[in-house]
Amino acid sequence: MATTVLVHRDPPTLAAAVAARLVTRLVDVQAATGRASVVLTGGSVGIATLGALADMPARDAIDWRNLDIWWGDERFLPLGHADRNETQARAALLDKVGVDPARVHPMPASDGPDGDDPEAAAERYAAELKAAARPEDHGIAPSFDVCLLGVGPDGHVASLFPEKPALYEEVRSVVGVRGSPKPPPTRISLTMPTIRGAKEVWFVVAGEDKASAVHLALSGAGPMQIPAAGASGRTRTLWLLDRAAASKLPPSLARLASP
Ligand SMILES: O=C(O)[C@H](O)[C@@H](O)[C@H](O)[C@H](O)COP(=O)(O)O
Repeated sequence: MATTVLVHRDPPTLAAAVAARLVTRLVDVQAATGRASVVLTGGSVGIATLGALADMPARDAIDWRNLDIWWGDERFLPLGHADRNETQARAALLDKVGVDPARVHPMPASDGPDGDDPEAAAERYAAELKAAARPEDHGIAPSFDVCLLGVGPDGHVASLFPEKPALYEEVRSVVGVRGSPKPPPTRISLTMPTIRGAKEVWFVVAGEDKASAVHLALSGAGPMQIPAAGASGRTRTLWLLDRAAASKLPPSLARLASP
């Protein structure tokens, strides 16, 4: 599995570069297989990437009706709540392109059929993932073509936080998370086995406050200390950074992608 680190000048340049790279990847996969799947991430960089994609004429090269859209995690809030990753993704991009509603797979809301039980909601999403898995996948979930992941200052990805139980889950594909250090406290998250089943994992990271976590993740820290260190794609892992997030990396590790 190849790991590549690319550094972009600033957050807007990073978001535009990730969006352009995502168009290329999804178009290539759709040309080869007629379909594609992507896991979206919450957080400012993840949503900025979707916004940049919405603004690109090249977005229409993606066959949106043959794209399965999943989430890496979700804030367990009522449907339509402004803080839900789904709400923000729809506003930034999904409501602006011709997706097939049946292939947009938001994580359950806290006012859905499972009520305010995040574990029941997680089981529902796990069943949806399993139903979508094909024989060539690794069994519990589709092998996503691209899994986007933001990274927190503590190295968390999705809603998998250092030293929290969800990080240690190796059997279930999706878990409920309570007591999240990042608000809101209750969430739903893919687990590491599901993330690692993706063909490609792309970390999209901006800001000085992430520089230590990025450096630790890329210099051998364990996943329990830095959850991002435990996430990788089956064929490729990309670290897509801005200069601030890359500021503690040795020059040998970080190739400047844009001046
Ligand atoms: O629901 C969430 O909050 C995200 O999924 C979370 O994992 C996020 O990606 C990181 O915290 C980075 O967030 P920023 O990009 O805003 O720093």
